Amino acid sequence: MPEPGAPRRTPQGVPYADLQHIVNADGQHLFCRYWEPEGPPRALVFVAHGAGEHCGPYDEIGQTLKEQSLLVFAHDHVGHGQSEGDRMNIKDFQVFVRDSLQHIDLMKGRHPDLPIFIIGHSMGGAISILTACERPNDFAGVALIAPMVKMNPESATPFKVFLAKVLNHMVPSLSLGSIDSKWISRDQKQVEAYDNDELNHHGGLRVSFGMQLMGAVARIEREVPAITWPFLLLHGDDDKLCDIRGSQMMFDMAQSTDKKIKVYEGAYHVLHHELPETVAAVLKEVTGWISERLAVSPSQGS
Ligand SMILES: O=C1N[C@]2(CO1)C[C@H](C(=O)N1CCC(COc3ccc(F)cc3Cl)CC1)C2
Repeated sequence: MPEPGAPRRTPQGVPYADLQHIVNADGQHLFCRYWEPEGPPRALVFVAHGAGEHCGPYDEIGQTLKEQSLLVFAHDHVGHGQSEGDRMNIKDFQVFVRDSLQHIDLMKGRHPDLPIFIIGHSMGGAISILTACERPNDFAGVALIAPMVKMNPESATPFKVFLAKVLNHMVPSLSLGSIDSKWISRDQKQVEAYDNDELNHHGGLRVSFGMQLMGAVARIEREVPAITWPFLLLHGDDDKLCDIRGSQMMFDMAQSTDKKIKVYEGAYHVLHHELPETVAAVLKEVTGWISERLAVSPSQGS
């Protein structure tokens, strides 16, 4: 614990006073990023990153949407990147949802008349879904990039799930192993960037964190049939980290009248860091989908 009165610093030693940040309900400092357009923004877009990463790798998405006059904002979740908290260890998955709502409410307070979208990837997709479920009428749309809706049956076999439940009572800090980066992308440069990113957590995924993820997946499965808000699902059909059948189940089961799924043939998990042609297609799809919903958004009195 830092000495009383000493400046709070990121896990990398940078004073939060020198960085954009928010302080969550548990008093933890969360590092924030903002991509603000030159002129008046047309909408707010909150980006929720995935497990073990941080919001820096969303710079291309942020810059692209900023050029479309959208105000993009994100933070590193507790226990990730430049935010405080034990690495990838959370008392309850709901903390990620609570902190996201806090940041969203902060930005809505600054721009009360703007529609708001969420973009979530992988575990961040699960956070996005649960965040939108808590405020079903608040979001103009939720774009989900390979969301964690179903665990990959190869990595989370029934035996491994059973074992995780048993181990969680005995050795919750035991590592289940780390994310195999070869499944991040078909683009080797992107895999190397992931492996060399010191803000990513390359340590193992704890049993207790895995249980929180499984709890989130179970919560989502219960919520999906009652979903009515607009969403876009993007998933690679060669994704080995989050099962595409989760996206397909959500598309089939949700009641939303405004829902779309787009499958990227041969693509791996991180579509926004896939082969250049896939990244371009994904960015075009997300920007187009948001713009379509702004053209008819009620806040413009259409
Ligand atoms: O660019 C990116 N994308 C990232 C990394 O960097 C991928 C990562 C991400 O969020 N997930 C991929 C791994 C998955 C593991 O899932 C489990 C593991 C054990 C367990 F017991 C229960 C579950 Cl559910 C969670 C979701 C974000």
